[in-house]
Amino acid sequence: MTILIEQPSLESLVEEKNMHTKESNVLVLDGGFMTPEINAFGQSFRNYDVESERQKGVEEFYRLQHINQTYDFVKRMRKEYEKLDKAEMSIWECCELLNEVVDESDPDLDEPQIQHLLQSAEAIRKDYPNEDWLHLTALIHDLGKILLLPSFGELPQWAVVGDTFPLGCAFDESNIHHKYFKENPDYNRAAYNTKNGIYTEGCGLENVAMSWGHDDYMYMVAKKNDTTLPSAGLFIIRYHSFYPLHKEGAYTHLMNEEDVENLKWLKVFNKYDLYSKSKVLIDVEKVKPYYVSLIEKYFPAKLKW
Ligand SMILES: O[C@H]1[C@H](O)[C@@H](O)[C@H](O)[C@@H](O)[C@H]1O
Ligand SMILES: [Fe+2]
Ligand SMILES: [Fe+2]
Repeated sequence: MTILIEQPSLESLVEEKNMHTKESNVLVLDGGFMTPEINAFGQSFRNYDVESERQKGVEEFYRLQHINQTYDFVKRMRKEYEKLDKAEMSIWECCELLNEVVDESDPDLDEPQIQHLLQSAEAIRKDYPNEDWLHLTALIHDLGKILLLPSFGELPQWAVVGDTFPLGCAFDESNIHHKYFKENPDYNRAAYNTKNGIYTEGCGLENVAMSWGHDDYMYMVAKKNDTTLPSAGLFIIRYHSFYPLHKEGAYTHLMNEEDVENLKWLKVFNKYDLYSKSKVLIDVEKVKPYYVSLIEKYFPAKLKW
């Protein structure tokens, strides 16, 4: 599938920047979505360097994540969760479960996760009214965070949330808090610490072992339960936390042609994922019928998790 997306020119971006007004503190980008400049805590988005209590927790999160995510760990997790033997439930039931989940890696959000799902889905729905698969993708992209709950293994935060990165090759400098990788056992393994490591140029991301977490798990669940979502939707779910790639342009040498196509949609999606995080809450009951109809279109009634 070839997807053509209009990329805004540099001029138009500069022009849009000028549309910023002090009073509203928002920028207008794309089909009308207002991109705020500051998050609910009064900071710029994804600012990992500010001095605050919350930020200390986030940094400690990344210390643990960078030390503990190894190639062997990822392989073990994939094997365990491939079994899909933890539960049977519908997508909507899972959305409701997410209400109990707190993400310690996120400097921009402290609302219940179901709000984040609906905020991003509603925002993208406004700008892309005809791409219903994209609305549903947004709704489900973070469902994998149920890995934090007791019935799904109660994994530690570092094995569920946060940005993701490949294992089996060198850790790129653009990973946030990169310094903590020095204590990762893979850091000094000769086979893993070159640019390509165990991979070959252009091998395709599907052949790369990503750090284990909610992205890869939800991808696995969707795929193995025979979703009819297009490949771009599955790609978004699987790589939305891969900021080193979609924001910093690192690791692009591992992509194949299909990845390059799909990355265009991931970049569209990312804006809504990141900047829709706000204190303005969505009325769950009001939007539920629409999303339930999408779930019926793209998923079986019950899924194995
Ligand atoms: O803290 C956030 C959060 O965990 C998101 O769900 C994930 O997708 C991001 O990449 C991460 O940085
Ligand atoms: Fe996520
Ligand atoms: Fe998200």
